[in-house]
Amino acid sequence: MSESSRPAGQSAEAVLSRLAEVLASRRGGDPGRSYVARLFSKGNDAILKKIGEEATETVMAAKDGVAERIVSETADLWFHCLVMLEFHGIRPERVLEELARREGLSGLEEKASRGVATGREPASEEGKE
Ligand SMILES: N=c1c2ncn([C@@H]3O[C@H](COP(=O)(O)OP(=O)(O)OP(=O)(O)O)[C@@H](O)[C@H]3O)c2ncn1[C@@H]1O[C@H](COP(=O)(O)O)[C@@H](O)[C@H]1O
Repeated sequence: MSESSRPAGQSAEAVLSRLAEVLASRRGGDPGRSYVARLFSKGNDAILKKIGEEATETVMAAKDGVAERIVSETADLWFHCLVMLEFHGIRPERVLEELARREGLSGLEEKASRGVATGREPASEEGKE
């Protein structure tokens, strides 16, 4: 579904905001009734472990190239990143703002502004992208 054909209230930002509200409401919740409350009770390392697992599953899905699996695994990855953001008291809107700030800024230009040469790196720098 393209952004323009999505029903009102289903914009990407609205979906992320609503989910963030639900995640925030799970703080201190019953780990027996809520997956998110369970993750929060386990703490930062457990959340990061899930992100690592979901990232790996996303990579494997993308290697296989089956669209439905790629979407499903990416949703799992994004969801666990949102749990991590909430754990650290960061709203997803801040990430969207950061992406918006970067709009139109070439990754190569940004890299150059950090003082890193663009183009081919010296042999010793290869693979450090
Ligand atoms: N979007 C999600 C969502 N996506 C994935 N998951 C869960 O994330 C887990 C992914 O783990 P795996 O696939 O690795 O499966 P698993 O082996 O069961 O997981 P582990 O035992 O290893 O943790 C599964 O339990 C999924 O159900 C989610 N759980 C919750 N949400 C959203 O969060 C809201 C709050 O959820 P609760 O806190 O559970 O009410 C829900 O209403 C949803 O909107």
